[in-house]
Amino acid sequence: MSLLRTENITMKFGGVVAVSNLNVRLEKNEIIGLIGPNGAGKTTAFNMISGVYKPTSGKVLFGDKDITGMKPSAITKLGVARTFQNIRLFKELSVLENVVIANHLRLQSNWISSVVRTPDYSRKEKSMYDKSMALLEKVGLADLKDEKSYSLPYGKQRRLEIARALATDPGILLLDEPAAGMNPQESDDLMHFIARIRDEFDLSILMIEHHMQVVMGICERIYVLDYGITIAEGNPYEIQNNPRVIEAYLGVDE
Ligand SMILES: Nc1ncnc2c1ncn2[C@@H]1O[C@H](COP(=O)(O)OP(=O)(O)OP(=O)(O)O)[C@@H](O)[C@H]1O
Repeated sequence: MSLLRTENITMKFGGVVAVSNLNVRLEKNEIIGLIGPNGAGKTTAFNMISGVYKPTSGKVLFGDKDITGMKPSAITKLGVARTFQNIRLFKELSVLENVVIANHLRLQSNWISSVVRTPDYSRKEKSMYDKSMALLEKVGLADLKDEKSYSLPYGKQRRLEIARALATDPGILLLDEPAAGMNPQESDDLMHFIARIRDEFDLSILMIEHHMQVVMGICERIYVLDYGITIAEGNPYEIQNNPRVIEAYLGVDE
């Protein structure tokens, strides 16, 4: 059984069919790419998988569980975390605080214990800080823990965003254009980083990405969307040599 699977998910906005009958599957420890020209429907697909949108039709399955239309927070709790195309950090907070806040999802407590700060709450909070620090060590941001997140270079902000997603203990990571705005060196570093966290955190990853060097470098399988339609699926070699893909996407200057 696939870890995550969509069955003919379709999203219509009025007369616009943003995604039509998309069938994506993600197996354990795979890194899968979702590519296509601007407006092809990639982010809409992510929004349906992560619960931001309820598909007009079709199903999203997490193992054998139907998660179609569940709330984003419930889907995150099941172990599906995502990042966004536009970086969404708490700019004025430190690097460590950004990760601690993401960790709160896993802090089981009621509001009274957090206001009164019961010993149990304080212990959980301390362990959350420790866990966040350990996470920062693993992603190579520990020495920047007290820096305000906005002061980080762009590549490190992206890495922090991924660390925030990892703080929710996901099994599946959805990355929306992680290499956006990066220079070739930063994208190369990111590629190695993604492959490393897949192994270290036992993740399965679905990523939207425009940088072909990144997609072809780390994705085992790739789906190509064009105007909401899946025009190809295959390994990097098959995708690079598919005439429909070349016409729809690779031939277009980004
Ligand atoms: N909330 C919405 N309301 C109406 N139309 C939408 C909405 N969200 C997306 N669309 C439309 O759906 C289509 C797919 O958009 P989407 O953002 O999913 O594409 P994308 O492949 O992620 O593009 P990009 O690479 O530019 O991010 C576009 O025509 C877009 O205008």
